[in-house]
Amino acid sequence: MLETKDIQFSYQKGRPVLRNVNAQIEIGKIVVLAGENGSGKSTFLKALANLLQPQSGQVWLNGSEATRTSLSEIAFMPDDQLYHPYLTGEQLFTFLASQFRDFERARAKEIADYLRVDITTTVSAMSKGNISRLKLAAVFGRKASYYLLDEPFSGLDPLVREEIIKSIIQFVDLENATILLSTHELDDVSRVADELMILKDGEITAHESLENIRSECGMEPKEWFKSFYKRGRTKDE
Ligand SMILES: Nc1ncnc2c1ncn2[C@@H]1O[C@H](COP(=O)(O)OP(=O)(O)OP(=O)(O)O)[C@@H](O)[C@H]1O
Repeated sequence: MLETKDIQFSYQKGRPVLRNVNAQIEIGKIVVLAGENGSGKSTFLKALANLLQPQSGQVWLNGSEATRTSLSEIAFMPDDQLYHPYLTGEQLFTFLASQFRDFERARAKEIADYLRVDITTTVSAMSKGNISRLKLAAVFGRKASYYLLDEPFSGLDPLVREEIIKSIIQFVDLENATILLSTHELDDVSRVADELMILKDGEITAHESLENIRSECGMEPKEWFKSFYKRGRTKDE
């Protein structure tokens, strides 16, 4: 289980982005993190991946406070383009193999091949969509317990999103791993996801299984997500 306990985080001179984030993410799930632009999804994922240090609160992994070593079980895919543009996909995989013990080049190559990315090309010569595919091959090249993906489908043609999600899942041992991904494309992921988590006003306002959203709330995930914003607006008025 990956947990956050009362996490608070502000960027320098900014107002708090994460005010009091309590989240519990179980192993063996596909969890979607949703929230309006600027609600703090990237910030939250970075806090989970130990890429930024909350001012207070902690990240817990498997029942104890996370350490640098335990956090190596987490593979993070950022939404921005962090790769050196003049590396080829193959060179990128070699670099990642030198950085992460759990990175398997053969696995990354297989995923890239499956996603039809030519890894002999430099990143600078790739289309946005191919860079997104390469990033997926890079993150799933690791054998991690938690994959945190920040807007993994940006740059991908809506027509191929669902196909890509489905093909990626085949490479993950979902008995022993979890995918937590942020997206605005709730329709694309709602057919494969298990749970939906909403980040609003610096807190996890709701976290529910898609099964319950559909059966107990009688709503489609997108509709359920929107209902939290309507409620907020009514309250503020
Ligand atoms: N490096 C930074 N320095 C200062 N403020 C930042 C920084 N990164 C993000 N912010 C601010 O923190 C808030 C949350 O940003 P964040 O990127 O986490 O939101 P998000 O939900 O991922 O947004 P989006 O859906 O637009 O990608 C925003 O107000 C943003 O302007």
